[in-house]
Amino acid sequence: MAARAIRERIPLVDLVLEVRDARIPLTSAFGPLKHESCFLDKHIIVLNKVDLADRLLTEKWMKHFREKNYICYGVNSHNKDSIKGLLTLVRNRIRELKGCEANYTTTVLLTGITNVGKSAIANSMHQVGRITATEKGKLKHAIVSPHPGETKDIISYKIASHPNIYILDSPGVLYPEVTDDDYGSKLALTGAIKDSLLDEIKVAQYFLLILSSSEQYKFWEKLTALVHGSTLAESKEKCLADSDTDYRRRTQYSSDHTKDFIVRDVRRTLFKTISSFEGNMQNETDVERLIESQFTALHEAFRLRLSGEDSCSVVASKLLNLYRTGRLGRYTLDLPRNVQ
Ligand SMILES: Nc1nc2c(ncn2[C@@H]2O[C@H](COP(=O)(O)OP(=O)(O)OP(=O)(O)O)[C@@H](O)[C@H]2O)c(=O)[nH]1
Repeated sequence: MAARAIRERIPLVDLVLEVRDARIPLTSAFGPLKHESCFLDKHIIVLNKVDLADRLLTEKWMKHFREKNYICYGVNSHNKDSIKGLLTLVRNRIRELKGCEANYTTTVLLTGITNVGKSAIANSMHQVGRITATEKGKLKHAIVSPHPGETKDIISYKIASHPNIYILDSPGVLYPEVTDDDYGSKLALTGAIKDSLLDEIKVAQYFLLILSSSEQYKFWEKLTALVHGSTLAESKEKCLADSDTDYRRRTQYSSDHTKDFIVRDVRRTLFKTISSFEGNMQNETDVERLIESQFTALHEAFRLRLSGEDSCSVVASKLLNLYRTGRLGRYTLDLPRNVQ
């Protein structure tokens, strides 16, 4: 139903903002727009959650889309300046497309797969873009949630006055179109599929595989040095700085209560297990052994008293939560072709 309603809206609106997750710019493509070249003019690809993706790879992806004649913009919907930039782009594009007609009311459709941050963008644009004093206090709020599928209807929000621009937030729809072997794992890890439909242990194992093959864990070496080498004063100072960053991040995610010292222990544990690994990362059995040892060590880092399968599920769920809230580094899971 929602899919049909969205498809029918596309020809009627002035602009379409296709929101994708910057960590998976290909995997999160929105099915109905993939082969729609006739809407190219009014189609803007918005790579959201750039704060969770690798900076350099995001730039490469933007270049890739621009070379294909798409207008592409990277955004962090929690950042006001980033949203202001998106608003300016939308206004300018409307002016380019409509000329003097741009003085009339314009509609912009926000569309995309589940959990890419459409409602968060709608809220931020609505807040940043509302202008007149009389409109203050009349703010609407789209439901933003870490769980996919929360938006159920197409709802409009005013994002500019004189002339009026309305943005239509729409329900996320997944159109399974397998792009590579890891298609499902990438959607699962980034939160586009409901956790209740998944084996969280497998998803966490996938994350550990990505982490172990990346450079990110090397940044956590200093955490080991903190314990062994530095003075107590230095350690305290460093911990306070880390806590501050973590605190700011955590306040964006009200559902997350993981303590800062646990996050530090998790990072330290991951650094230790990967850096002391002597097996071959290309050998499946060796990698399985590494991941198993990481699960055991994380059990302690998370201070769990459970044992057996239950404890593995809890480790998996806590680990995924830390990854998804950006506290275990920035990763781009889809690689542009020239990087593959
Ligand atoms: N780190 C980070 N998180 C974001 C950003 N934008 C959205 N989120 C988070 O992503 C989750 C999903 O956001 P929503 O706005 O509910 O996503 P949606 O696309 O409307 O989801 P559906 O209802 O499934 O269509 C929430 O936990 C948001 O706080 C961002 O730019 N950076």
